Amino acid sequence: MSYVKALTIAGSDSGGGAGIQADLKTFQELDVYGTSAITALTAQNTLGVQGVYPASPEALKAQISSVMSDIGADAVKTGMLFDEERIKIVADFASKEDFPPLIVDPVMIATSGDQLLEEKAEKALIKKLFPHAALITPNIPEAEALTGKKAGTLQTRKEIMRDLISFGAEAVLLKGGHEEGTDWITDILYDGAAFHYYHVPKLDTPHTHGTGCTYSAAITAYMAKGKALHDAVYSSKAFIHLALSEARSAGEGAGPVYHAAHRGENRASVHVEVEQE
Ligand SMILES: Nc1ncnc2c1ncn2[C@@H]1O[C@H](COP(=O)(O)OP(=O)(O)OP(=O)(O)O)[C@@H](O)[C@H]1O
Ligand SMILES: Cc1ncc(COP(=O)(O)O)c(N)n1
Repeated sequence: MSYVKALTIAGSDSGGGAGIQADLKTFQELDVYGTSAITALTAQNTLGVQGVYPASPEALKAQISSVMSDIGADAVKTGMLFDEERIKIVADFASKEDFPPLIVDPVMIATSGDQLLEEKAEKALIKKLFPHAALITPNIPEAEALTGKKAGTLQTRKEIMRDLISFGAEAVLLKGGHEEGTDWITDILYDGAAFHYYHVPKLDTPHTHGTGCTYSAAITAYMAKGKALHDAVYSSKAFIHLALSEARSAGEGAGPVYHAAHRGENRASVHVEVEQE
């Protein structure tokens, strides 16, 4: 018998709430064997990012080679990629025919406001990596930066998602966590054929560190286990909502989500609607 396996290619968060650490915790919680390739070390805590120390291109290549040539992966995710050179390295691996399904979380700016991807690398993300992705998972500011459009209304959100798909990814999940002035939060999944809406009540918590990383890691884990994209997103939405609803403080700033929340009795309820294109 062998493990179900997932690889994360991302930055390390010394504070343990986001990046590689959030991804590996999530994989473990969902009973998936996690491996990692570190793109950059960050000196980070709940208050912000105090330093970024990129891994050398050789070190990044070697980590991915070591994992893929022996252990392999049933699904792969990317998080903080830092710059164009590192994006190209990942894209070279992802372009191989037998590369597993790839989930790209286009991490650009941390909750704390710190820059995790050089601005000039956004084009490389679009051109080199998106064409290999089974799913990309931008939040609203990232989707706006990538398309140059404002996501003010539902119509403009749909337009943005169509634009993002046209860059070559099979599907896009637009996360609504940054929505202001609403009691409900809606994430929208678009696969070129239909829009799937996932509605949840907005949680009033300052402890949102690592939500995006944990969510995309959960999707990766469920896809590694063989779930279809829509099921993987639905299960992951329930996982992140519960983890966020039980998030606690760990330091002076935005605390991390509680990855183990699903072990308890509580369950999240997610309301789903589907609209054909
Ligand atoms: N206050 C909230 N209440 C309910 N769900 C939330 C809240 N904030 C974020 N989420 C959910 O958390 C997930 C991550 O969304 P978000 O838009 O915050 O992504 P992100 O900005 O990439 O995350 P991060 O904060 O890690 O950078 C989404 O499913 C989103 O709907
Ligand atoms: C290494 C790393 N990767 C990703 C994030 C984004 O997570 P968040 O927006 O929750 O800070 C982060 N802060 N650090």
